[in-house]
Amino acid sequence: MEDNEWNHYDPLLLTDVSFQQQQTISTRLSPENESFERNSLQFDDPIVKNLVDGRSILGYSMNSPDLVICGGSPDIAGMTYCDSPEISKSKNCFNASMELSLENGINASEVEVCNVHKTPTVKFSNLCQTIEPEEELISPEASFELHPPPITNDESPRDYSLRDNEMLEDARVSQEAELECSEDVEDIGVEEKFLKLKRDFECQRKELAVTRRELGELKRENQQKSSECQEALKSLKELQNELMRKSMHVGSLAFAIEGQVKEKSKWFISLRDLTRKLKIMKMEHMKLLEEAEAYKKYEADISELGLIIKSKMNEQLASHEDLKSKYIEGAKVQKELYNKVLELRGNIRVFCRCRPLNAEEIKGGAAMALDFDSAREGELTVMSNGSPKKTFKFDAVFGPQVEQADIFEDTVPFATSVLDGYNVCIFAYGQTGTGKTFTMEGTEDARGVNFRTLEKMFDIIKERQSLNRYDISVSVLEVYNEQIRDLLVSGNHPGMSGKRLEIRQSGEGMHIPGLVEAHVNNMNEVWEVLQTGSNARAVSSTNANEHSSRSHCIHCVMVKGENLLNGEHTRSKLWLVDLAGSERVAKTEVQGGDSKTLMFVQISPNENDLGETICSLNFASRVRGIELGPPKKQWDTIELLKHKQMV
Ligand SMILES: Nc1ncnc2c1ncn2[C@@H]1O[C@H](COP(=O)(O)OP(=O)(O)OP(=O)(O)O)[C@@H](O)[C@H]1O
Repeated sequence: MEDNEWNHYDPLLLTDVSFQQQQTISTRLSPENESFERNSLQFDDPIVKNLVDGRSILGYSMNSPDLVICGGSPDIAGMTYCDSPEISKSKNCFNASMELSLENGINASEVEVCNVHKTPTVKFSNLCQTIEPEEELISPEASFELHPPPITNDESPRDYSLRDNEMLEDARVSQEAELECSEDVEDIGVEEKFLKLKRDFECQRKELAVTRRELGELKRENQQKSSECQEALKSLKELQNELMRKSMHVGSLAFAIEGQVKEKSKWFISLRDLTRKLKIMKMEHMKLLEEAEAYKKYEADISELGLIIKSKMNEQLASHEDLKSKYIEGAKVQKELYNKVLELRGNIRVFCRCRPLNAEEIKGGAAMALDFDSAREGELTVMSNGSPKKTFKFDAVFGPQVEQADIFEDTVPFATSVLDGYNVCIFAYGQTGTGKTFTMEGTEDARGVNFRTLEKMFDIIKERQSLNRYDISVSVLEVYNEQIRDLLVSGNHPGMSGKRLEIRQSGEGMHIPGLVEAHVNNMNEVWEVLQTGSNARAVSSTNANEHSSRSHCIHCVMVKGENLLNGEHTRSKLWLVDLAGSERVAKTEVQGGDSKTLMFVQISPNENDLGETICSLNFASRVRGIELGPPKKQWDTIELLKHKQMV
């Protein structure tokens, strides 16, 4: 232990009892010790006196929870740190440092004040210093005992001393008396000697009596002092125990203080970090305040700008509403004008189309019986024997070389009319094999009117999607032997018993209850429906050509429209009809209605078919001359009723 470490001992907690002093006390008091000095227990001995005065040093190490008994400190008069057991050890002294374990401590049972058979003992455990010159280690269980002088019930240690002195004195007196007697025998007579001896005896007996009285007094005094010493020793032990308890308490407090100090240092570090963070936050706060000040300056400008924007927005909204109403009105006028144009052109329009000569006809040397020189003006001349026989005028005349796409250009306005809410009927009429199916259905490489009309309708729907919403569904049916067959219902073959479909005329126009309506959203779905109908028509007969020439194929496209601007609802239908061969159709049965109608009159260029061609052209001319009433827009009466109720 270094000198400076001794400074860690609180002087107030130290009690001066060096180990050397303890050892000395033990050595002097132990009755087993051969060098026991029977009368050496003197309470005025400086060592014992220190112990009795409570000056023994009980220290508490800052790096150990145990109590330490150590040498004196400079704070106590007459003591120095040189008395420290550690320092003493370095000087090969018999000093030692002892620690009193807090666990073992000293209890009342271990410190007793007894008679000669019971030795008052203070046990010191965890000894950590040597006490022998040979530097043998003392085990932690070693104990050091404070032995009081052996006493009996009737004698104190002082009594022993007095008695021994008295006996020695008696021997010395008797020896001297013997010497004197031997001399007197020589010089004086026997009688005189006897008298002298008698006087001496008497004298000595008196002295002996006096001495015995004094001895008795001394014994009593000795007993009294001895009991006082015992009391003092007992008090001393109690004080020592109290001191031990206090020291241990102080030790635990020191422990607690040490913990608090550690805790405090942790809190101090945390506080330092928090202070640093607070500083940063304060700086950020200042920065934000500056920014807030800057924003405040802009606030007035922003609010002023907001007012300007708001007024502009109101103006724009008013302008938008005005434009919207104007647009609705304009669209309405446009539709009416468009419809007017169609009306001026005629609600029944007739296009004449002539197929080319087929390979067989060319091979057979068939001659052309038609002249298409004036086709651009819608005129067709029938030739007979090389000279013009009759000229027919139609809305359009298409020669054998005209492509499908060119045909459809003039058909587009009808698709627009359907989406505007008008019923439209496009049908092909003509002799068998003149191209009715080709014109209406077409092929995969050369799509016909059906596909192109629907394709055009979906294009227009896409263009109008921001203003209008449409719902399209398609039905495909066949009229064969005056029976209606739904071509979208599988297994519905002609002649088979099934649900009988009938055409009914209602306020909304022609209507077939129970007909399948396939909802379509795009042209892929349209094509699937068209193919389904076409295939059903083909597989239902053993002779496809004969069957097609005897049956009517009808596609009905149902359109539900909603104007998103004004909430207007419309319902309209597009009829796409591929009629049976004209030679099978009773001419008088053809009826037009209130819809816009486009008729394709299909003819053959073959001179051999001239008779049937002229019949078809005559019929078409009559159809063209029919005046239909003005087409009515097909309002959705149910939706109209709803709106009326809402209003
Ligand atoms: N404009 C045309 N260009 C090329 N080929 C044509 C044209 N018109 C018709 N054809 C061909 O003539 C043949 C007969 O046509 P299609 O079957 O369309 O006649 P149709 O009038 O429908 O007969 P049906 O009354 O028996 O049903 C087909 O092979 C078709 O490809």
